[in-house]
Amino acid sequence: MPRRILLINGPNLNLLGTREPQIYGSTTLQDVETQAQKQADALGIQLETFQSNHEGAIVDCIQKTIGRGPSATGDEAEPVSAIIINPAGLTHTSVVVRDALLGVGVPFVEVHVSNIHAREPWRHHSYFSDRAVAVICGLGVFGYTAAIEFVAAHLRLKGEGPGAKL
Ligand SMILES: O=C1C[C@@](O)(C(=O)O)C[C@@H](O)[C@@H]1O
Repeated sequence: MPRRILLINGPNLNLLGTREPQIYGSTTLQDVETQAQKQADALGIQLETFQSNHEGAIVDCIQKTIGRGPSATGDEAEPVSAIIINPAGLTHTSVVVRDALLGVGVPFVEVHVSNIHAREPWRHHSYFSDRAVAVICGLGVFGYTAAIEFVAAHLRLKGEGPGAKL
């Protein structure tokens, strides 16, 4: 398996830094991604980042890891060992993003900047948590750092041979 991971951020996370800063803080998505790249470099792993406000675009991005999705021939797989995803509002609504993650069979870690369990009751349910390897919430943007560290440690532990898994 490649020492390559994918970091996906869902709708409105492009507004991190200015969006409800009392909940999400003042760090921008650009800052998060730059920091994540530095961290991945230091850990010797390749990191791809993706943000979209569109559910279908996120499904396409996930399917690309197995070379599927629109106009894919199957030769264009960009395999990753793990996906770190903050599905944002789609956490509470998206059967299709859940199905895409399960469909490609790539282990994933769910991250939320805020503590969704300390917020509105409808944020307490996630379509992802029961199938995630781990769920991180309420650590602010440090949650992304923790997720990358966790994933890298497990990649290291399990090696890179065939069948390597988180
Ligand atoms: O957009 C988001 C961000 C979020 O996923 C978080 O990172 O805390 C929490 C979600 O409930 C919300 O819709």
